[in-house]
Parts: sequence; C-alpha cells; structure tokens
Amino acid sequence: MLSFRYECIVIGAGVQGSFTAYQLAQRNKKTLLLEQFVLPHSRGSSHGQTRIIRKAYEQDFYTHIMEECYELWAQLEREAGVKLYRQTGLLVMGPENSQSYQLFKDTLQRNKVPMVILNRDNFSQHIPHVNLAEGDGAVVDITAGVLYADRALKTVQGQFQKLGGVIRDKEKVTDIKPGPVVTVSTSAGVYRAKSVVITAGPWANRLLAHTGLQLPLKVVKINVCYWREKVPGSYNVKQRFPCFLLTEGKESKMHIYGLPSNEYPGLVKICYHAGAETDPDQRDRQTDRSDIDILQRYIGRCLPGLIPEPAVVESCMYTLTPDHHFVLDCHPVYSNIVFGAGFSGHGFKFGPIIGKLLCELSLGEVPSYDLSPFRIRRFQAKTKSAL
Ligand SMILES: Cc1cc2nc3c(=O)[nH]c(=O)nc-3n(C[C@H](O)[C@H](O)[C@H](O)COP(=O)(O)OP(=O)(O)OC[C@H]3O[C@@H](n4cnc5c(N)ncnc54)[C@H](O)[C@@H]3O)c2cc1C
Ligand SMILES: O=C(O)[C@@H]1CCCC=N1
Repeated sequence: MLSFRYECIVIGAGVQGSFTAYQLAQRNKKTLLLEQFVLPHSRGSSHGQTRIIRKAYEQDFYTHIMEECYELWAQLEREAGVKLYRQTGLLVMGPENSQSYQLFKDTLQRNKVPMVILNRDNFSQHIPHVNLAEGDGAVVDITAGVLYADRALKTVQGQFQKLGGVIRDKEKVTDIKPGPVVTVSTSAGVYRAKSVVITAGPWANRLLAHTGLQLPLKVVKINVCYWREKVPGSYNVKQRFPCFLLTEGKESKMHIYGLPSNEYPGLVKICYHAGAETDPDQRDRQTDRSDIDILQRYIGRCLPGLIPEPAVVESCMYTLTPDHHFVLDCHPVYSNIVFGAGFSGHGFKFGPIIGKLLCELSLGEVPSYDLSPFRIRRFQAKTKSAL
C-alpha cells in the first residue's frame, strides 16, 4: 500500500490558502501549506490592516454565502480569542436610477438584510462630512464592517498549526506532477499528497501551467491610498463613520470605496477599484497613478473634510476574471487538483467559506453551495488547455 506524506498540500498562504489548510486540519487531514515568501509578507493580495466585509452585493449568491461566512468569522474569533471584525455599516451610494445601485438595494431588500435607506433630507445628519452627489441614492448595509486582515491571517495560520498543520514558508513551488498521488517540488524539497489545492493569487496561472491549464486572469496593481483628515477624528471608526462604496458613476466606470480612519490615526483609506496590469514579480515597476487623479477629484468634490492629496500610498494586487466572479473548481482532467483563483478584488471577506468549499472539493465531497457561478466552464473558449 502506498503511504502518503500528506493527505493534502495547499500552495499559497494568502487568505484563501490559509483558510483551506485550516479547514482540512479541522477535518484531521494531514496538511502542508507552502508559501514562496517569508511570512508575513506584503507581496500578494491579502496583506494590509483592513478589509471590508458586507452582505451588500449585486448578486444574491454572494449575499447568501455571506450568511454562513459571518458565523465562521465569529467562530474563529471565539476559538482564538481574537477580535477580527468591527461592525461599522457600509454606505452604498450611486445614481438612483442606475442598474448597479438598484441591484445593490434590491439584493439587500430581497434577502432581508438589516438596512437603512437615506434620503437627501436626513443624509448629512447620519453621514456628516460627505456630500451626496446630485442624483445619487444612499443605502446602508448595517451588517457590514471592517475585518482586521493581517491579524486574521496570523490567527488562521496559528489555529492551523495548533491543529497539527505544517507551514513551510520561503519555499517556492517549482513543479507539480499530476497523478493519483501528486508530486510537488519546491525550492527546498519534494512532497507527495493525495490532493493539491492551488491558491496562488496573482501567480495562479504560473502554477496551473504545470497542469496544462490556463485561466483568463488579469493581474492589476492597486494603489492603496490613505487621505488625511483636516480635523482629526471626523471620519473615525469611533465616530461611527461607515465603510462606503460607490456604484458606477459619472467619474468612474468602476467604483470607489473607503474605510473609516482606524489603522493609521487621522488617515482614511480610499481606493479606486481598478488598476494597471502588472507582472506579479514586477509589481513595484508599475507606476501608473491615473486612479489617484480620479480619487483626488472625487475627494475634492464629495469628502470636504479630507486633504485631496494622498498621505500614504501602499501597493496590493487584484487577480481579475472577465466577469469578476471567483474561480472555484477541480482540474478538468486531474480531479485531485483543485484551485481557487481570480478573487477580483473582493475575496477576503469570503476566506472562511472559500476555505470550506475548497476543502470539500479536495476531499471529493459535494460542495455546500452551488458552485456554478464559479466553475471554469463559464469561460469556455477563453480557458486555454494544452491537454
Ligand atoms: C487594495 C485591496 C483592497 C481589497 N479590499 C477588499 C475588501 O475590502 N474586502 C474583500 O473582501 N476583499 C478585498 N480585497 C481582495 C482580497 O484581499 C483578495 O481577494 C484576497 O486577498 C486574495 O487572496 P488569495 O489567497 O487568493 O491571494 P494572495 O493573498 O496573493 O495569496 C497567494 C499566495 O500564494 C503564494 N504563492 C504564489 N505562487 C507560489 C509558489 N510558486 N509557491 C509557493 N507559494 C506561492 C503567494 O506568495 C501568496 O502568498 C482587496 C484587495 C486589494 C489588493
Ligand atoms: O470587497 C469589498 O468590499 C471591497 C469594496 C468594493 C470593491 C472591492 N473591495
């Protein structure tokens, strides 16, 4: 009988790989989590102090999944005795008659998510220091808030190790040999397992190339901008200033989003939800700042309490799919190779549930949710396969 060194190997210790490894260890599966950089690192997509968590989405399937996901975040908080979530609410603003704004509002209403609809008369009483653009509607998803991202990653990785899971960082995967037993080679060794999960973020296609598969993914660099308050505290989390999101507007095809000042005293994180294409290994050579011009114009017009000049600019990457929905699937030929990719700049909040779903796929179980919006067959012609 063959003896397996590991039951599962997870490649990539960002939020998705870390939660997948944790789920596998919770099921008593002997699991190895491989990471190319020394942990913690800031070279992928999961670093930084904060992320938004929300039920407000245009599509029901995300809102449905978030129901259980909030419980899983709370479970991890209890288990580890660490605070990972702070409720702030999320203010969604957009042209009242636009399709996108209406979809957000309808999804909240249809799914009975606690919400408040604001009007022009009561807006500034609830949301001071924000000018609601002419023609815009405003609705607040009360359940939304901030996740403490770096802390969450450290916590889930720590819990994985407590359950007996092994993390090897500074070990880049250099080859994957598919088969009933998958062989994974790294810069430091060779490992074998019954199944492999690839959660390599912006490097997903580099890893998938070893299995003859390529996905229609585009990696972009995001300038993570922090803006200084003119009066310290005016947009602070303690003043109950919410996270916010702009659906499609005049100035931007995609939306702008922000979080209350919290992690850096006096600084509010506001980003543009798009960026210029980059090679993930050359991220810092990408110097496009056209997003910052758009943000400056928006801030000058609608957030009069901020200095419209970024005080801090950090870097992060999105891995975009054509429809901006995730990819969660098994390899079309090697069913014991599973992948989670293309989280398109909104995957962090789903980490616990993505981990559960990828764990289920890697164990050959029926996934807890309908994965059809996330399967690769939706790309059809765009999925290049050398198989
Ligand atoms: C600026 C910004 C703001 C965001 N805001 C939000 C938000 O508010 N809410 C939200 O829900 N989401 C948000 N997101 C999106 C979210 O952060 C990402 O969807 C998520 O972090 C993706 O995680 P990942 O595990 O897929 O990728 P990553 O975090 O990039 O992890 C992949 C890992 O794989 C490793 N790896 C790659 N290749 C190899 C190899 N050959 N060998 C070993 N290891 C390898 C990498 O080093 C990396 O650590 C935001 C993203 C950005 C950039
Ligand atoms: O996922 C999120 O909530 C944020 C805000 C909207 C754009 C992307 N990320």
